[in-house]
Amino acid sequence: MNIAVVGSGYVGTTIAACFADLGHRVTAIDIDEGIVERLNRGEASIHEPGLDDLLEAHAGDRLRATTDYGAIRDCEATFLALPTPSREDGSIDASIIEAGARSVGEALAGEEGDHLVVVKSTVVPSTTEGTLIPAIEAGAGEAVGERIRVGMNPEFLREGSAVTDFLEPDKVVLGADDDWGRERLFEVFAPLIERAEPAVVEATVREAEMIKYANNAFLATKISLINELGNICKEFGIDAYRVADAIGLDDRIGEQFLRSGVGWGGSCFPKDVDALRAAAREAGYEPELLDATVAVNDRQPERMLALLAEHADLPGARIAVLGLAFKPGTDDVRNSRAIPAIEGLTERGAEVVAYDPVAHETMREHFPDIEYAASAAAALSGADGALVMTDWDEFAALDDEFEDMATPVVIDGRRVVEHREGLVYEGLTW
Ligand SMILES: NC(=O)c1ccc[n+]([C@@H]2O[C@H](COP(=O)([O-])OP(=O)(O)OC[C@H]3O[C@@H](n4cnc5c(N)ncnc54)[C@H](O)[C@@H]3O)[C@@H](O)[C@H]2O)c1
Ligand SMILES: O=c1ccn([C@@H]2O[C@H](COP(=O)(O)OP(=O)(O)O[C@H]3O[C@H](CO)[C@@H](O)[C@H](O)[C@H]3O)[C@@H](O)[C@H]2O)c(=O)[nH]1
Repeated sequence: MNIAVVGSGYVGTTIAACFADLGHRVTAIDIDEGIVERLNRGEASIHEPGLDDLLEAHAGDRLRATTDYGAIRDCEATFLALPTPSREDGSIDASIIEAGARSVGEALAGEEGDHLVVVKSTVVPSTTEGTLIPAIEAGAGEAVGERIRVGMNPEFLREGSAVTDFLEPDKVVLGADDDWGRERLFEVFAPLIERAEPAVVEATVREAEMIKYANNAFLATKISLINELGNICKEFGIDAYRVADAIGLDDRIGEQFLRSGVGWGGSCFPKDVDALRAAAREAGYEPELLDATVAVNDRQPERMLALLAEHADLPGARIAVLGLAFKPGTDDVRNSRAIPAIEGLTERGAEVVAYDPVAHETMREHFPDIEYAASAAAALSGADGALVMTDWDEFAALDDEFEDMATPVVIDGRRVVEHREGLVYEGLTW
């Protein structure tokens, strides 16, 4: 099939490259000329394992990029993979995807062939119906439902494993409100369904929108729950990881996403939980459990600082912050738990020396004035204490480096450092 993908960020680039790999002819559309030029040279603007190989294989052949929405006219389906950020109050800001939907409509105006527009972005229930369909209609000058149809296909990929998550998914959710739309979505996903045999969920558009939020809200709440249980374990001198291993054996609970510690960050969980809470409130429902999910998450960095303060006099102390990315394998620091931790340290008058294998440049935008060390060893050298914020493998290999600390105190927010002789070691939940 000929498919257009609008937006060439994390999701758009990944799905465009993967659709090409599945045998479709793909046109990637972005307003950023630099991104488009790089894609046409076979280079990604994001770092994801496996993506470069796919681009090298397909760019200039089955995958082309352009800034021209007119390319949609040669396609049978268009995926909208545009940002849906949070407003100040946490609610979803749909203005970018609304503008994109209108541009798609304009590109299809006056055409004769039929076309499926698929919402790939994460949007709160009823956004497709209430905002995006009217935007397409305004652009196209005709009603959706005859020649132009709309579907919703939420994305569950994770940063750092985006390509394999997309090509080997647990499930594919195909949201459509009519048979024609559903059939065309099946056509797009047929090669993937054949190759990876995921569960296929047929849903309405609204259900599909909600499934994405339910998925993320459930996972974020699962982590907050294990963090709350972990905080209680700590009070009783119990190792929360041993408890998590035991409860994870119950199939109804499952072993994944039970790593307790300093909590969840990133570009999705915080934004999506906030958007769902705001949408629920607007609809007249008080989402108390989701409020608590966020409150527990917000408290964890503070708990680390309180533990550190039990062992170090923070004003004037030199504190190493190991790990800045919101999780290992990425330089993304959006909503990283390291941000409130660094803020808390500087508020208390501590001097921060930070280290991350890849995220210095991205964190410099938040904290231009703190010191960035060239290695974990350099950060630890002379430090009065250390906070471990990201579970990078290289932190597990640290050993003699702790001996160069002025005071060997480590507060581990990710259970990555091994407790050893001579080290004052505190795990957040163990
Ligand atoms: N990042 C993830 O891991 C992930 C996973 C699942 C779902 N999502 C959802 O997918 C959506 C996209 O997220 P993302 O992380 O890929 O965003 P992103 O910010 O990485 O990329 C968005 C791209 O859209 C382009 N763009 C902006 N306005 C445009 C316009 N009018 N026309 C064409 N291009 C335009 C930007 O230049 C950018 O390249 C969001 O709703 C997000 O919540 C993200
Ligand atoms: O047991 C765990 C698992 C994760 N985390 C933290 O949770 C956050 C999110 O991690 P992860 O889910 O691996 O990363 P994302 O790339 O943000 O992916 C999430 O958000 C995406 C965007 O919506 C979804 O598509 C994915 O399915 C969903 O996992 C990170 O800060 C992790 O450190 C924990 O604290 N404990």
